[in-house]
Amino acid sequence: MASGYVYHELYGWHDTGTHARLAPADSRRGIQPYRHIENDDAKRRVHELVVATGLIDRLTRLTPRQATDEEILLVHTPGHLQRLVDANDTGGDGGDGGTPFGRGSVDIARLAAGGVIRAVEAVLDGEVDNAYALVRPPGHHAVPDSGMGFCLFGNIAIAVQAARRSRGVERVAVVDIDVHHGNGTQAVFYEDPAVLALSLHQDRMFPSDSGFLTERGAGAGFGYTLNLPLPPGTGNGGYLEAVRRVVLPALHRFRPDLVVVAAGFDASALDPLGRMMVTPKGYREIAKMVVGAAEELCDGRVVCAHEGGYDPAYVPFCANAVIEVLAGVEDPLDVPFGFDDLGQQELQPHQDAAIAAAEELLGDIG
Ligand SMILES: O=C(CCC1CCCC1)NO
Ligand SMILES: [Zn+2]
Repeated sequence: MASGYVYHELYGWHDTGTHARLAPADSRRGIQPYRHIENDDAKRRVHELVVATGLIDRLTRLTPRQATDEEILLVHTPGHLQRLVDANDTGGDGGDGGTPFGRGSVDIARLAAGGVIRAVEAVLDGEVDNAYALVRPPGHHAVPDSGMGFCLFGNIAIAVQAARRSRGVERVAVVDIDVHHGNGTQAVFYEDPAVLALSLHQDRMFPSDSGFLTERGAGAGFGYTLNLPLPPGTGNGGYLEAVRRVVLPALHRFRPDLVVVAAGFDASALDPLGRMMVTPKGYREIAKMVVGAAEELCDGRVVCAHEGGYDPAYVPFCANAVIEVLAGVEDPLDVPFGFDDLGQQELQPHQDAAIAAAEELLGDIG
């Protein structure tokens, strides 16, 4: 099993400064400046754990490149790209007032999108069987004409469109397990039956006005967007049931040539921006199920692109668990604090109902 791994030190240099949205510093109102929650800590520490445990030696290092203007314009409007390029020397905001970036961050955002492109192309070319792209800034909220939710470019959407053009890949399934709705990916492929956009997320967390069951795609793409909003407090039991009863059947019906996972870890039990309870063991089981389906359907071609996840102590163990599954590690790292015994980790009736509602929608995937 050859597993690709994308990481670059520059991902840690994307400067998000102090928080522009959750805690706008204002000494007159007693609001101290606080570091932007989407900072390098959690993601850099994922890499450091992968290196320190020796897992890195079982991975094939893939060097990212910057996404070109042409590749970015497969998803984004010229106006969005130009606005970011113009602000690259000064720093600015991605477009929603809550996505600050520093000098040179647009180059790093190109490297993030390019890192996912590199991972996808390596998998499609058979250079590796699967891959993990530990990129930053994240991408799944970025829409064609704007950055959003800490995302500057739609990393996964750009990589999918670039691969369809360069490698002729036909059917791609995107499975978004970030706790927030993958609205950007959904927007890009909403009318496209060749891309199945699945998103499991906390109901009305962010964006609070998207990610509903009723958002199912449009035109030829109807049925190929499938949202599963889950109630706050959903833990391993609810997530594993959602994957088993919705994600896996959807993949088997869709029969993708490639599976891309929007690997956000803010559904974890310790995340400051989510209210879920998934643990490293839960993420390991999710990864096993998705990788298992990919092995049955598309020779195991899976690419994980890192998205959100903010607790710097816990995210490394969550992401490491997924990377271990990709690499076929038989003796996984024993996590010192798992929270697997939290009350109501098992499936709850109201979570079961949410899953059942999404199950009803599988019939339109054909
Ligand atoms: O992790 C994220 C970022 C969510 C935040 C964006 C603004 C408030 C919540 N998206 O997946
Ligand atoms: Zn998120």
